Amino acid sequence: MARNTLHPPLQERVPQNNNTLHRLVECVILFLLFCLLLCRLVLLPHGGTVWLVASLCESWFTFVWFLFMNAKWTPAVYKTYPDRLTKRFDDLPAVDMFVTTADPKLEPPIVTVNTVLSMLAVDYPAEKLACYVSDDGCSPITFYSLVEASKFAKLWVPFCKKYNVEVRAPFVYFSSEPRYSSASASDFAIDWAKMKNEYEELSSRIENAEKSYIPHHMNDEFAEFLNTGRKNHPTIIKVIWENKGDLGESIPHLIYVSREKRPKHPHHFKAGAMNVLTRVSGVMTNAPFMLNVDCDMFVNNPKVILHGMCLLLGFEKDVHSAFVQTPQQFYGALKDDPFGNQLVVLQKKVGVGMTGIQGPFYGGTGCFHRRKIIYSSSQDAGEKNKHTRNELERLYGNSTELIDSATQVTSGTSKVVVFDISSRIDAAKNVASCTYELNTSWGEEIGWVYGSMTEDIQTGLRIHSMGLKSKYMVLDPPAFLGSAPVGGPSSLTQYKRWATGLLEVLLGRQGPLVALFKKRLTVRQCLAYLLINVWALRSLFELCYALIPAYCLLANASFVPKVSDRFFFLPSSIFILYNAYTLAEYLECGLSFRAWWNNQRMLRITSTTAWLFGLLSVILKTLGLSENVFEVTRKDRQDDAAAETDPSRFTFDESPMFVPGAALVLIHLSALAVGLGRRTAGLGELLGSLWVVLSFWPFGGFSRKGELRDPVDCVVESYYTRLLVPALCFT
Ligand SMILES: O=c1ccn([C@@H]2O[C@H](COP(=O)(O)OP(=O)(O)O[C@H]3O[C@H](CO)[C@@H](O)[C@H](O)[C@H]3O)[C@@H](O)[C@H]2O)c(=O)[nH]1
Ligand SMILES: [Mn+2]
Repeated sequence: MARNTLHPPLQERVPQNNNTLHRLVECVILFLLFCLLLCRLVLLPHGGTVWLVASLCESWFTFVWFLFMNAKWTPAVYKTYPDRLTKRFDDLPAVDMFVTTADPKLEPPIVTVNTVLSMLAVDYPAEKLACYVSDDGCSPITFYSLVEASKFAKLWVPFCKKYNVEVRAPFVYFSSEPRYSSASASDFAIDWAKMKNEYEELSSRIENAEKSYIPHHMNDEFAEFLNTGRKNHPTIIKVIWENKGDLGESIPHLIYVSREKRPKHPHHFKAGAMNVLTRVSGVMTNAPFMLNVDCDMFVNNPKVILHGMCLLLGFEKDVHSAFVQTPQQFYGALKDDPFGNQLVVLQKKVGVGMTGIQGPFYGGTGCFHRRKIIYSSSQDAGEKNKHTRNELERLYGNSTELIDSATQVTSGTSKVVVFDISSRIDAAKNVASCTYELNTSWGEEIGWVYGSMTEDIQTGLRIHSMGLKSKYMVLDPPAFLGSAPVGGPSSLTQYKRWATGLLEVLLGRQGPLVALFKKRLTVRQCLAYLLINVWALRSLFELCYALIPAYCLLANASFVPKVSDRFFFLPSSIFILYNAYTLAEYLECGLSFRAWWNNQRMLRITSTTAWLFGLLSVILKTLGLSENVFEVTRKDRQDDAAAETDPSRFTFDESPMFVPGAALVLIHLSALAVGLGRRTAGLGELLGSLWVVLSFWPFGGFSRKGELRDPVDCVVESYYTRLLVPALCFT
């Protein structure tokens, strides 16, 4: 890789000038919050307990607001120039691509297959790529599907490259009619129809396999899957396709990995799978870069690796881009984000904002890592590695093949030894065994970090703690697209897992606060981590504050100044400004009023339900009363989701998670009845209570399911049609 410095840069930082107004409004809100707290303090002797509780909650909200301001204060955006890559390097570096799947029921093999196909077909020299699929489900169906997919790939990859197909996940591509380009139109029509037919056959073979019909010729291949339990089986590694470089059309290597699992050995969920993938690929292809995606995150922009390389190779030093993260974006996303899990504004504001500090969080998927950095720990950051064999074994384990490949990577020798990967299967099986990590640094100082349900945040933090930076890569069209959970229960389950994991990170020995003092995490980056690491703790304040207006109405007390009071303007102006500002942010990101409201509402709902249960599960785990398990999100096939009557409706199950929300609605409805019957009830308390009822309305629908309409719909409609329109006509 000869670097030619005479050429123009591969990336460029785009100045962000339109930031002053944002900062100003944010400061005004912060100032008003401080004034409110001061006013609380002065009036505390007259206010009583409610007043005190309200002040505590508001102090916390002020703190969270400050954390947001910090994260968004210095946004940074980078532009990438992939066309300049080839001018600058005569040879592009190799990339190992990882796909993780865990459950063939919740994650149908056809979903994984589409992701794999989209990766095999990216615009990048195929002989530089290898795709490793980790199957924690140890499913012969998944394996069979990949075998079939690799046959299809031999037609699909050349087809994509010949016609420069935009989205190379076949289920997306074939979901719309072909777009003809003038020249070879008739050739294309024939090829297209043929390819569509092939894909349909592939899908039906996979469907049949799911119905437990598997062709006989596979029997030998399946022998290893016999008598295996999902949590009790030896390592299975199969080279499905090896690119020997002698074919006209070349397709990247495809390797199936199901790591050993035994009931007595913790497997550390996805983090464990990622470490196995790292080691297996280390002894097989040992590419300097690794790209990882979840099984549902297909490549949506075929140039993604080229763009990634611009940020990975385009800086003076590696420390500027230890990893490159793309935002998580979703396909078939429900209109206006009814479950508040598309996180568009959060990712845009905080992701771009953090790029101006040390860099975005590692999000677990759609991310490029440097193998060298995954292999290094904060202890040897800076110093050149001169480890003895014993030290190397303590770090990486006792596989000679792995130690050799790791030293090659960490010492930065650019000479990459290319193996005949089939000859490395035994070495790979050794490093994938469940005892391999015993007495090594994997999961602690090296690789993906264990001990949290959000291994992604924990691992990114480990890297930032070494004083390294990460970069955010926002592409148009989006780099990858995945599926967002649909329905009340699964969305809340996902938020619960995140809240649990993030609190585990906060309290753990490798948490952001420890890293601030003992390692090289910067103050502002630490505060940015706190923003999400305190999710579970936010639940207490959110729940308390949501109860206060009801308590006041029932007990004839007050928690905000009366309308006649000169301090009334403080809470009211904060309320108005905050909502106007967040709404403006949504509109600025191209989202609707409705999306803003849905997200505001879901923030109230998740924080008092999912985050609260996240807090409880951390407490239970700390007391040793229960273990946390990674509850995998269901990745529905598109048609299934569409078959439901209205996928955007909030649905319920018997989970206790729904209790706080439903209780809040009932309490507030009673409180409002009492309050309205009493002439002395304060406006602040009444409006506060009404706001809670509006926010938690989906929980009000539980008794008359299907009939109730969202009151906000009614308000919006009637407001526009009955008031605004005539008013406009009149003037
Ligand atoms: O024991 C396990 C459990 C999960 N997974 C895989 O982990 C990925 C993420 O699981 P999913 O259920 O889709 O969780 P999400 O909440 O959608 O995932 C987000 O949050 C996770 C952390 O909570 C990150 O690991 C993910 O990358 C990030 O996309 C999927 O590919 C799974 O197959 C495993 O490989 N082994
Ligand atoms: Mn997911």
